[in-house]
Amino acid sequence: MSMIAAFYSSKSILITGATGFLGKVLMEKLFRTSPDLKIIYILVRPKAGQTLQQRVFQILNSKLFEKVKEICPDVHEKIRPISADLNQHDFGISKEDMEELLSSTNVIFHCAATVRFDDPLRHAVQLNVTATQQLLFMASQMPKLEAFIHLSTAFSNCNLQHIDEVIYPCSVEPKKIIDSMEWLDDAIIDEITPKLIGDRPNTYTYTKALGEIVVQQEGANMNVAIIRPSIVGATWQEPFPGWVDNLNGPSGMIIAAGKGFLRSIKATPLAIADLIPADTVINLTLAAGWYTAVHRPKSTLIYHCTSGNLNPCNWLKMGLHVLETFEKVPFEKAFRRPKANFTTTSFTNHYWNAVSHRAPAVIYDIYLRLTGRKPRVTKLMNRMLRMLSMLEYFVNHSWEWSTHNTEMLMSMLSPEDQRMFNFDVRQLNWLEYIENYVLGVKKYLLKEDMAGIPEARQHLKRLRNIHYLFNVALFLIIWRLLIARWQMARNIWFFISSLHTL
Ligand SMILES: CCCCCCCCCCCCCCCCCCCCCCCC(=O)SCCNC(=O)CCNC(=O)[C@H](O)C(C)(C)COP(=O)(O)OP(=O)(O)OC[C@H]1O[C@@H](n2cnc3c(N)ncnc32)[C@H](O)[C@@H]1OP(=O)(O)O
Ligand SMILES: NC(=O)C1=CN([C@@H]2O[C@H](COP(=O)(O)OP(=O)(O)OC[C@H]3O[C@@H](n4cnc5c(N)ncnc54)[C@H](OP(=O)(O)O)[C@@H]3O)[C@@H](O)[C@H]2O)C=CC1
Repeated sequence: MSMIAAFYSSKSILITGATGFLGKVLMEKLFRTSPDLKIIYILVRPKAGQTLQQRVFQILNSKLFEKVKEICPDVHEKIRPISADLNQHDFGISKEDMEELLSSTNVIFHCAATVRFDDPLRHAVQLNVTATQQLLFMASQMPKLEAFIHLSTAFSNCNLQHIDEVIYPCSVEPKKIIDSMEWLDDAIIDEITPKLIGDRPNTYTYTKALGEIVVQQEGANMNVAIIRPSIVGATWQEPFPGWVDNLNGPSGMIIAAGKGFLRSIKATPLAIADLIPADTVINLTLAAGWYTAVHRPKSTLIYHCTSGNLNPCNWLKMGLHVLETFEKVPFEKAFRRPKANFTTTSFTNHYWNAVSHRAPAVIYDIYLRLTGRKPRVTKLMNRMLRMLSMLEYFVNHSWEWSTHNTEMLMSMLSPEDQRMFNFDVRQLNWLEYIENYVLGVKKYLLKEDMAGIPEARQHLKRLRNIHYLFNVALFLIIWRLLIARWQMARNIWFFISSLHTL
């Protein structure tokens, strides 16, 4: 019998961020492996005109939960959505709900966060730092609490090159930052943001680092652990390979490349692409929850959930295999054929952005205008270039994350748990994983049917012919202009014509 699965049976579990990418994979695994768990409380905000119940209904009716519904038919009754907005004081939770949470919760998984790279500091601090502090305050009032697991990121200290499983200090104490957000106005916050984030690339990584310090300080008397995943990708094995449901990280770029929008990317080809599958992150998170509650380590343990030092893969290998997979499973209605390269200097990057990104978009928009349609491609292209510029930092640096705690945890698991809650990335076959990832993007994100593959291939052939025609036309125009203006070109032309008449 799995010790981890047995631990979660009959437990009351509180999850924040359960409607997010990792939160859903976490709930799914909990229900599938511990169907006897007592209840999962999820803190949810109403969104896009949907009630809480409708949001839960939508999650449970997705493909991800198909297996769960077989194993745990009463899953609807075991999820209790609680109306909560983490941006509000006390999360806006009603008094009755708060009492129930405080008196019953055994384990907390804190997954909610803003993962946007461009969030204003005030908002990122509110969600990634202040809300974490409030949740810990709630946790401190829970008599039955056995473990508090905080989801952070391996990039919270991306200003360092070698990162250990420890918490690094920030130049300003999180409490001071939280306080200052209350009285500083937006203009001043914007002005001091670059100074505060220092050599980190964005407010996300900075506020996740502050969040960790808060966890260490406020959670000192609790059983707390921090998980630091690197770049989370589609699922590797469970509940099935390739599941992904948002555009963050590489997923958006895979779409952009598959649709022929992304043709070049400034990257260091041999830098480590530290991807980690979502199910691996969740297996480690659940194992850490069990270990923290049962073994009660004396200090807050940090677990790096990364692949680079155990099973490295670089961006070149990854990029090439993504492109190879597009040949087997092309995406529908591509703008151009999926073909891309890496640039390594700013000069070549600007050049390819102009030639391969901006120029085709402008030309296509002219064509749309001429045919009486609304131009839209330049706008889309600009948006993609903005996203690309935000991700560039992460594909041009390499980091070394030590994984002693993660390896220690692996060694503490029974053989049954090592199989059921596998987070040993040494077993991951990158080529197979990337292929399933691209396939998953096509199926679950783009919602494209496999039956459309022949038509997608035909479309790519048409694009190839248009490309050839375009090149020939361009060559003829340039040649005609040269002949009109340049004696040497005329001489060459006469020479070629005379060869023909010989
Ligand atoms: C020789 C061979 C060469 C081969 C090369 C080619 C191969 C190509 C594939 C290889 C992949 C390489 C890709 C590298 C990717 C590296 C990723 C590194 C990530 C580091 C992660 C750190 C880990 C973490 O801890 S956090 C999780 C990660 N967080 C994110 O990823 C968030 C990033 N996103 C943002 O911050 C924002 O979305 C932003 C700033 C990029 C854009 O904000 P904006 O306000 O402009 O737009 P949105 O309102 O967010 O969205 C507008 C619109 O766009 C859609 N969208 C959102 N995100 C993406 C995306 N990443 N890609 C594409 N589209 C996106 C969104 O759904 C909206 O669509 P609507 O239709 O308007 O609703
Ligand atoms: N994905 C990745 O590549 C990585 C993620 N991580 C970390 O893992 C955790 C989960 O990430 P991921 O699942 O990808 O993120 P998502 O963006 O997919 O999910 C974020 C979750 O937070 C919730 N949330 C945001 N704001 C509020 C709010 N004001 N009140 C209540 N809930 C809110 C969202 O709810 P709603 O649905 O209502 O928006 C959603 O459920 C984060 O802590 C992140 O830092 C770490 C490394 C990499």
